[in-house]
Amino acid sequence: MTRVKVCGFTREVDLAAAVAAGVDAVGLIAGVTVETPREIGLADASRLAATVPPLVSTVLVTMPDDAGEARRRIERVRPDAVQLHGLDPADVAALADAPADVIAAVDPTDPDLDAYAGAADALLVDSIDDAGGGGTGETHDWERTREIVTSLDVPVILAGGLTPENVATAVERVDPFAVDVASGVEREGGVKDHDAVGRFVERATRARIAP
Ligand SMILES: O=C(O)c1ccccc1NCC(=O)[C@H](O)[C@H](O)COP(=O)(O)O
Repeated sequence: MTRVKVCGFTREVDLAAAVAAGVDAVGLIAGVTVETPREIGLADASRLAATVPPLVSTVLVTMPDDAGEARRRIERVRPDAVQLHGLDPADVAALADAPADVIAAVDPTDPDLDAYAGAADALLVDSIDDAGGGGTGETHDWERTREIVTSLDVPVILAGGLTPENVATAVERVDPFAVDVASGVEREGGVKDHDAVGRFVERATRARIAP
């Protein structure tokens, strides 16, 4: 079954609703160099992460300058995984012994995909904007992402422009390890629509993959 990560929580009530809806992972965005209504401080990320029950993974989404800064942020928030935007493959590899799984956020056209796949525990293939951030609400070429899923030996998380309306088709076409959504389940920036989160989880996990 396809796993589901919902990203960009700013409020405990939304986090609890997503857990009740059955998400596998929740993303907390802190320390990014782009403007986004989903950013919170590291202290709030740590506080919110502590409210998440066992068996649901917490993911710190961050844009550090280097591996050292990433490590300090991991130690501060103590997430189960860190999702890195903007670090090169060497810095990602330098975090192999960090006390968190490492997810590298990449654009499907990135020329260094092989190096990222060798350095990270998982790839988040996203519609990355010019500044290196996510949360664009834009889909990308799913055929290309399907090729990445079949050619690389690493779990691939599909992100970018997913919604309750298109997630089943995305899962059927790409067959990713997991799907990820931020803006597609919001009623306003940084505030989740609980019904939309529930529909997203239901449709992502019920989608049929062709044998
Ligand atoms: O969501 C953001 O605003 C964001 C900003 C900077 C770095 C990462 C960000 N999001 C990371 C995610 O994992 C999002 O869920 C992913 O980019 C998909 O976003 P969306 O297209 O809005 O579903």
